[in-house]
Amino acid sequence: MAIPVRSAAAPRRLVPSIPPASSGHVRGLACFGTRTGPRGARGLSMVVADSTSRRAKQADGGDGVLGAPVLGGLGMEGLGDQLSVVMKFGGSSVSSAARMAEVAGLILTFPEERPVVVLSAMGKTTNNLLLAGEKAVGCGVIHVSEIEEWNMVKSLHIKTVDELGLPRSVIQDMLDELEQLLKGIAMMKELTPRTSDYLVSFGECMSTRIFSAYLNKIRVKARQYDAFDIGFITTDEFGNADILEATYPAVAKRLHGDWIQDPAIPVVTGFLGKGWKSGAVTTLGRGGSDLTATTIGKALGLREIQVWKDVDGVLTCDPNIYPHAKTVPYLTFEEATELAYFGAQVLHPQSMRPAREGDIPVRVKNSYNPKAPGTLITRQRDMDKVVLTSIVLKSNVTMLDIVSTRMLGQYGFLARVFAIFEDLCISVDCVATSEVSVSVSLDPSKIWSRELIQQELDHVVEELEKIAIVRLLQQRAIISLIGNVEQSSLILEKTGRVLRKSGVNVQMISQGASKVNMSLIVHDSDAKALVEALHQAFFEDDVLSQVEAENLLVG
Ligand SMILES: Nc1ncnc2c1ncn2[C@@H]1O[C@H](COP(=O)(O)OP(=O)(O)O)[C@@H](O)[C@H]1O
Ligand SMILES: N[C@@H](CC(=O)OP(=O)(O)O)C(=O)O
Repeated sequence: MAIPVRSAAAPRRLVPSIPPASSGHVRGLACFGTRTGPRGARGLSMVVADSTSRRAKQADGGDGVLGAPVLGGLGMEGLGDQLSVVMKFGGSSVSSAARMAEVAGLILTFPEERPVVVLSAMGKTTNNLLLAGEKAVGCGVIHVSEIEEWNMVKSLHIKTVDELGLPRSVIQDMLDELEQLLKGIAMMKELTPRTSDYLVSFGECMSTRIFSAYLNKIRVKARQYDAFDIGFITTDEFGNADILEATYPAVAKRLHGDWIQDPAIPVVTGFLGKGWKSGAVTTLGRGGSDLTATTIGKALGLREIQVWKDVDGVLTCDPNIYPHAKTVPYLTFEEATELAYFGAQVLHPQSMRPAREGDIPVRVKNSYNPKAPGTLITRQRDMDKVVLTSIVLKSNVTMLDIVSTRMLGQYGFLARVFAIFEDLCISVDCVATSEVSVSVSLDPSKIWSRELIQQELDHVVEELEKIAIVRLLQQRAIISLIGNVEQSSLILEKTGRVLRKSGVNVQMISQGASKVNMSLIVHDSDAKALVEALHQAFFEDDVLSQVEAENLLVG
């Protein structure tokens, strides 16, 4: 059954209404937060076929464009115009044929825009590919075809092309290659980070091929690109690669050059890059398509970067934790970065960097509810009435209390402690220090959301015990309060009241160096209820009137 595209609504232009800017000065507190660099991927690489050039000429008959030249829809008028926005759609936005058709319809509601489209893998494809890979390691070659997650990936993609009325050839070669790869993993009984990245890359490679083919089918001229073929150059840190500077001119040259020569909507794989030393496919960390979008935005100097999700924007907390979360209409890049770093799944932690450097507004929108205004993220915003912006909860955190055995002075002690974390590539979230002790929380969001494994913990404790007495505290949670530190007294006072009322014992408090966040570490079992109580106090009671009352008093 072919799904008809929704009829295009009247054209709307997405003009950001940026509130007047004000400088947000911040004051320091006693404690501070920091992080070490991201943890390096480990393990030996399994050699697999070089993937970086293998896919370019499929799905569209060779030159990247399916079907006849466009006759209608986007691309009819003014094709010579410059590319204007990035529109990134996450996995939840393109989880089925119906959703792909909806998204195509949504793009058509902005006929005045010249978008670069960035797509994630369909639905839960990345997770399913990872699980399939893990199962392949232990199941034996002859059982690969029975792996449930692999069958889910295969049937979802076949069903999607069928329902969109596309030929199966759009993805058939990729599905064949994927099965071969899983068999290779089964044969080797090994899934290295490098192979794992290669494996998951098929998700984005397939979703973009399908979407681009569908746009062409409905006569909207589109061209598919694999990010690793158009200049996304990264570090070789598989699973968590970082974009290198060379990416910007390379991507700009390729996308802009093709657009000038033969305009067609670029449909680019999110999440993927090419390691500068290895030449292999890399991934940018979970949720990395947001970073692909902002990188393209900066590379091409576009007017706006839109990230389309399944929520009405960035919310005052994770709606899965507390359903009464509200949309935050405006954020600064700094606030958004902090929120993402402290675990709000809605944005990739690195994604604000290119947008901030290029000073390009980022708009977070809901593809299921396009009329909702969403969240606009810019360099500055009016902070006058802002107390708290958002509450972020990170569960299952491990904490270490490290007390010096006084073999070293304070300076040497801290240096040694952090050298041990660096040597073991352990990422630290929050830190609180006194002269002879330091408490740290360790980052639980490891590669592919794997928890910090016991063996690694034992190792770090063993090393630290050479210079200190160490107490390991598990099942802790970090509650980060992202807000206006101009209002830190009010935040502290209100938080204190909530804590007293709820009887929750806080084990550590840490203030971020950027001073837009404060983190509380509590026991996991207390965390959810505390988030709810804090949300009620900050977002459901009349906090603003308190700010105004206090300003009046001060005035
Ligand atoms: N503060 C928050 N605001 C909005 N969404 C949040 C927040 N914290 C966590 N989330 C979760 O993030 C999800 C959206 O992010 P993500 O799954 O990465 O979207 P996509 O895959 O569409 O890019 C939401 O469905 C929500 O469950
Ligand atoms: N597909 C990748 C990359 C990504 O950005 O996904 P999403 O936009 O659905 O969070 C992941 O699941 O991590």
